[in-house]
Amino acid sequence: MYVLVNVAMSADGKLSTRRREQLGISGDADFARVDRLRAEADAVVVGVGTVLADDPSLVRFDREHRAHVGKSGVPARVVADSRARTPPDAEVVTGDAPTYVLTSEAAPADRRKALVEAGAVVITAGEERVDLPTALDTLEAEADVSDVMVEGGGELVFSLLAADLVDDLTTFVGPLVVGGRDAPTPADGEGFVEDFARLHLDGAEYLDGGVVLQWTVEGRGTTE
Ligand SMILES: NC(=O)C1=CN([C@@H]2O[C@H](COP(=O)(O)OP(=O)(O)OC[C@H]3O[C@@H](n4cnc5c(N)ncnc54)[C@H](O)[C@@H]3O)[C@@H](O)[C@H]2O)C=CC1
Ligand SMILES: Nc1nc(O)c(N)c(N[C@@H]2O[C@H](COP(=O)(O)O)[C@@H](O)[C@H]2O)n1
Repeated sequence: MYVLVNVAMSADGKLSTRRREQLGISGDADFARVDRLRAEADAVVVGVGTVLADDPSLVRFDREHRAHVGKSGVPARVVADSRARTPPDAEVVTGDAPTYVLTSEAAPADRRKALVEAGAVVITAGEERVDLPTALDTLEAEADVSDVMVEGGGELVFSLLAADLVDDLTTFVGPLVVGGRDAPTPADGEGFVEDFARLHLDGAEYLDGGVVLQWTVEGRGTTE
């Protein structure tokens, strides 16, 4: 499974406000770039924290670019949601694109059932939390999803980095300061104290008054 993470953050490294309200950090050119990334992916992935905060539909993508890269159909939507908290009427469940909800054994059966009735495919992996390596393997084997673009949020991205599952990371750094010690950042979770995820900078580009940084994730290690 190829995993690309793309996030937009403020100049001080925040994904949204301390109230976890969605924030327009990208401008038109960066959203167009995101639409091209979505077009190249088999699926767009978010955590349920993002679903509950933003209620995204994840259906927009650059159709012309998708044809250009030789992909057919539409990108699927995937939600990492250990306890099946995704509301069955969430935008990410409705609409024409397929939706996969990755849950754990801890997800109540009635909530899983409600999601299936709403049209989602539920994949269960892990006991208390979604076991991401297993869930992604199942997605690849059962849904033919082998190339995903993860849009956040910080809890999910940290877990993916901790499990060494991320191949590439793209960050748009926008021209604003959000502040707040509790505002989400691109990698929240518990944080590393050693074996940090190591990156290699492949490119940088001015866009929308900010900058896009393209990183390859080299993996976790304790180089000085
Ligand atoms: N600026 C940007 O590019 C983006 C900003 N955001 C912002 O991020 C915030 C939401 O981010 P978070 O609260 O961090 O939530 P999140 O979107 O990372 O979801 C976290 C949830 O995912 C579920 N999950 C299942 N398995 C997991 C695992 N193995 N590891 C981690 N999580 C797992 C858990 O239920 C957990 O509570 C919102 O404020 C949203 O607006 C979200 C996406 C992009
Ligand atoms: N790339 C980017 N720039 C921003 O400024 C953002 N706030 C986000 N947020 C992400 O985009 C999702 C919205 O998806 P839809 O447009 O509803 O399909 C949102 O949920 C975040 O994942 N991204």
